[in-house]
Amino acid sequence: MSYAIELDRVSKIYQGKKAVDQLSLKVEKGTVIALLGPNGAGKTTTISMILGLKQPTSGTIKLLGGSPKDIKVRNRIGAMLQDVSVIDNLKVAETIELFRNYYSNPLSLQELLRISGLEKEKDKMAASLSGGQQRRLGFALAAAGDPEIIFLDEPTVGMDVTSRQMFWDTIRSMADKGRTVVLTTHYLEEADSLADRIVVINQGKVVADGSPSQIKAETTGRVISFTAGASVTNDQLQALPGVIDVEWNGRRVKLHSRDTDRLIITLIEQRFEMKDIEIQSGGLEDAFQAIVHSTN
Ligand SMILES: Nc1ncnc2c1ncn2[C@@H]1O[C@H](COP(=O)(O)OP(=O)(O)OP(=O)(O)O)[C@@H](O)[C@H]1O
Repeated sequence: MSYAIELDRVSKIYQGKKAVDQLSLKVEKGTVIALLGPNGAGKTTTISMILGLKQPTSGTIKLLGGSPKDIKVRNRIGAMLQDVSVIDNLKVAETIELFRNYYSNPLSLQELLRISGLEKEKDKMAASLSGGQQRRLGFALAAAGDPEIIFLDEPTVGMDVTSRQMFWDTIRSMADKGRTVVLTTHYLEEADSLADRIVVINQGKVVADGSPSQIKAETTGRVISFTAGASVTNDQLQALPGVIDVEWNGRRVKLHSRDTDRLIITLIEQRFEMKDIEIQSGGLEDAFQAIVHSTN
C-alpha cells in the first residue's frame, strides 16, 4: 500500500516543550482527513513538518513516498496555511497566474477563479480583498498546481456561510477526483460533514482516530444534562455507574455515558437534586469535548 502521508514517531520539541509527541499516522490516498484539537494541540506544527517547513526533532515523515523537501514531491502538493500573505500591486488574476506558472500541469485560471468563488474579484488588487476573500485566494493558490494532496489549515475562518458551503462542495469534488485532503478546523460541523477520517490531537499526541460516526459512537454515547442543586458534588457524579465524563458549567452539569437510560434511573433513585433535565445523543462536539477532557 502506498500512502499519501506517513509519520513514524514524529516529535517536535520547542525550548524543552513537546509540541508534537511521538506521533504516528498513515493517510491513504484519496482520503479527506480532518485534524482536530484544542488550541496549541500541535496541529499546525504537524502540518508544517509534513510540508517540510519545520524539521522534526525526531522521527520520520514521508510524503507521497518521498521526502517532504524533495522538489518533485513538493510540486505534487498544495498548501493553504493560516496566514495568507498577498503580493502588493498584483491583481487577483495576476496573483493566480504567477502561481500557475510554477507548475507543469496547472488548473486553468478560469477553473481556479470558479472553485475559489473569485470570478467577480479577478481584477481587484489582491491586497484590497476582505479577510474571507483573501482566504479564498489562498485556496486558489493552493489548488493552482492541481495537487495530489492539498493541506488546508483552518480554511474557512472568516468565510461567510455561502462561501463556506461552496468551499465544502469544492473539497468534496476534489475528493471525488481521488485527491487527498488534509484539513485542520475548529468547526466540528465542518469535520463531520467533510471528512472520511478524523484524527483528534491533544498535547501533541493522537488521542482518537476514526470515521466521524466511529468517533461519535465510541467515545460519548449520550449526554444527560441538568442544573444541579447545591448538594450535588463532582465526586458523587464521577462515581455513578457508566459515567464517562462530567463537565460543569456553573451549576449546569453534562454527564457523558454509554447508557443514559440506566444512568437517569440511578440519578432519580438516588434522589439527586436536578432541574431542567435534558437527554441528547452525543454529537461530534460532545465526543470531542469528552476525548479532550479525558486525555488532559
Ligand atoms: N515557533 C515556536 N516556538 C515555540 N513554541 C511554539 C512554536 N510554534 C508552536 N509552539 C508551541 O507548540 C504547541 C503547538 O502549537 P501549534 O501551533 O502546532 O498548535 P495548534 O494545534 O495548531 O493550535 P491552534 O489550534 O491554536 O492553531 C503550542 O504549545 C505552541 O505554543
